[in-house]
Amino acid sequence: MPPIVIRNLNHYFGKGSLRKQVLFDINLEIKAGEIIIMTGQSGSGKTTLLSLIGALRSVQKGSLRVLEQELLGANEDQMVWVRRRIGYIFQAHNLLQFMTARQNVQMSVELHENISAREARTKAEAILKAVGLGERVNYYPHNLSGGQKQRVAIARALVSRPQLVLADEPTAALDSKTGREVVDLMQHLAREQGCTIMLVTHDNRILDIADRILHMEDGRLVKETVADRLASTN
Ligand SMILES: Nc1ncnc2c1ncn2[C@@H]1O[C@H](COP(=O)(O)OP(=O)(O)OP(=O)(O)O)[C@@H](O)[C@H]1O
Repeated sequence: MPPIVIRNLNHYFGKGSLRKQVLFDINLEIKAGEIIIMTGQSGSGKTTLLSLIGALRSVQKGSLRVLEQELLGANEDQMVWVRRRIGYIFQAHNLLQFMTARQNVQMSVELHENISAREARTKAEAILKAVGLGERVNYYPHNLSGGQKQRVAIARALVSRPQLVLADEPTAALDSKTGREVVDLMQHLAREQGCTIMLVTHDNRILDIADRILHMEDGRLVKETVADRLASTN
C-alpha cells in the first residue's frame, strides 16, 4: 500500500458565510521512497495539504490514508500514531534554544523510541556527525548558522528513521549554496533510509532532487513531471 493515498480531498476554513474552500477534490498517490516537491503561489493551499498529510489538522471531506491509517474520522490516538512515524522539517526549524544541538536531536529520539538515554545520545551524536555537525554537537542554536540549524532540524527529523518526511520551505532562509547542501543531504539520507519525502518550496533551484513535481493552483493539484518543469524554466 503506498504511504500516501488521497481521494477527493476537500478542505474549508471558516464557518457560515465566511466559509472558504481552500482545497478542491485532491487525488494523489505517492509511492514508497519517492521524493515529491510541491510548488505553487502563496495561498494556493500547499501548507494546508501538507498539514493534513502530517495529521496536524483534521480531515473534513474525502479520504486521506497516510501510512495505512485513514485520517478521515481518525481519533487522537490514531493521529498520534501517524505523527510518530513522520519526520517534520519546518521553515523556522523550531529548535529549542536552551538545548544544544545534541539535546535537541536526543529529545526527539527519546520521544519516539523506548531506549535508554545513553543509547539515544549515541544515536543523536551519530546522525549529527552524518549531517556534518560532528564538531558542533554541544553548540546552542544561537551559535550556529542558518544552514547548520537547518541541518540539526534534518538530523532531528530523520534520527528515528521515519517512513515519511514532510518539509515546509526547508531552504527558505538559506543562501543558494547552503540550500543546495541541505536538500542534497535530505536526498542522501532519504535514499539511505528508504523514506518518502514530500517538500513544499518556492525555490526553483532545488527542483532537480524530485522524482515528481506537483503544482498547486487555487487549491487544485496540477501534476507535472520533473522534465516538463525543467524544460519550462530553461
Ligand atoms: N487557519 C486558517 N484560517 C483561515 N484561512 C486560512 C487558514 N490557513 C490558511 N488559510 C487560507 O487558506 C488558503 C491556503 O493557505 P495555505 O497556507 O495552505 O497556502 P500556501 O500555498 O501554503 O501559501 P504560502 O506559500 O504563502 O505558505 C489561503 O487563502 C489562506 O489565506
